[in-house]
Amino acid sequence: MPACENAMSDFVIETQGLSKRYGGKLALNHLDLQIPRGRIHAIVGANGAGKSTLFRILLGFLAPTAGSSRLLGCDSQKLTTALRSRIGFVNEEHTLPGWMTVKDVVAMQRRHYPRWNEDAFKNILGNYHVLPEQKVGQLSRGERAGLNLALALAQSPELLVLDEPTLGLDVVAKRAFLESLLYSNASEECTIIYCSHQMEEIERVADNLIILERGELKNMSPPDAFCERVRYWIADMPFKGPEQHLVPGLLQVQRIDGLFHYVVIDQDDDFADFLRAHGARSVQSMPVSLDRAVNGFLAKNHAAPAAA
Ligand SMILES: Nc1ncnc2c1ncn2[C@@H]1O[C@H](COP(=O)(O)OP(=O)(O)OP(=O)(O)O)[C@@H](O)[C@H]1O
Repeated sequence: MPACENAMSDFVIETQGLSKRYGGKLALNHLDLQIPRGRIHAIVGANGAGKSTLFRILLGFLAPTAGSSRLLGCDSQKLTTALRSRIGFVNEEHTLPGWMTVKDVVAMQRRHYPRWNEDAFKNILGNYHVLPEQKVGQLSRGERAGLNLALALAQSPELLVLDEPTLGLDVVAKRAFLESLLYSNASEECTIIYCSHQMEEIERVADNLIILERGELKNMSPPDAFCERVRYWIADMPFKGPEQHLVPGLLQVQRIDGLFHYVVIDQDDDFADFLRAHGARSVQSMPVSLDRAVNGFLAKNHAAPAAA
């Protein structure tokens, strides 16, 4: 099959039965993932869920054990330099040559990328007090993050991958980064993949929430729709609550001041009847934040060993 038979694919990322085994460890398990063009897609997962492995395979740096993957319609194992130049990448390390001045880095990038957009660059960098003659190594972490975002967006990428871009930034720098991204209209011009463990960021920026768990796809929906699947229940039960394995959809349970606090997924109002049947004198239910919903979901299997 030609490497780019489907270069105008509706999907920026497409995997079919993608698996990666490292010795006895299965990092990706028959992953079928289709990410449509446009908007901001968050990818979340606990440590070791397989996110880095997925990106290494997608970018052609690692071969899968089984299955296939395509990036911007092209076979990941056959990506050309021209295709890679259509992808922007910002990660937590903000790896730019520290000894170069900002203006020299910008000149280098301007020469390298034929679709360089000076306005996009200035729009983002204008949010930061960065001087052209400053050395990159002298910039603060937040300024370096802003410069990296400006450089990535100025190359007019079709796909922009942001991998924990705000890790290590303080609250002010984080907010500046997110606002630069949101006000840039980047999500109208390219597809953004946002990998982060910070749910408040995802809640703010993401249109689509993709959850990976042990190399498998567990959710693909708007963040609000995922929140609606999860509910918080408080039950006043004078005796021992039901055995945990009997509680339907259980993500988390805690006993605080004699009250049972449950976080459950995919349960309707019948859950109240279940609690009453186990002796609850009163029950109360409330919605949860994205942070609680996702972290409850990811923590559910945390202690169990990974399947090989
Ligand atoms: N080179 C390797 N050799 C052996 N095992 C590996 C290798 N790289 C990754 N793994 C294992 O594969 C699994 C997935 O790792 P991966 O780095 O893809 O996860 P991740 O979701 O990116 O994690 P994190 O959020 O911690 O960066 C982990 O269990 C990890 O230990």
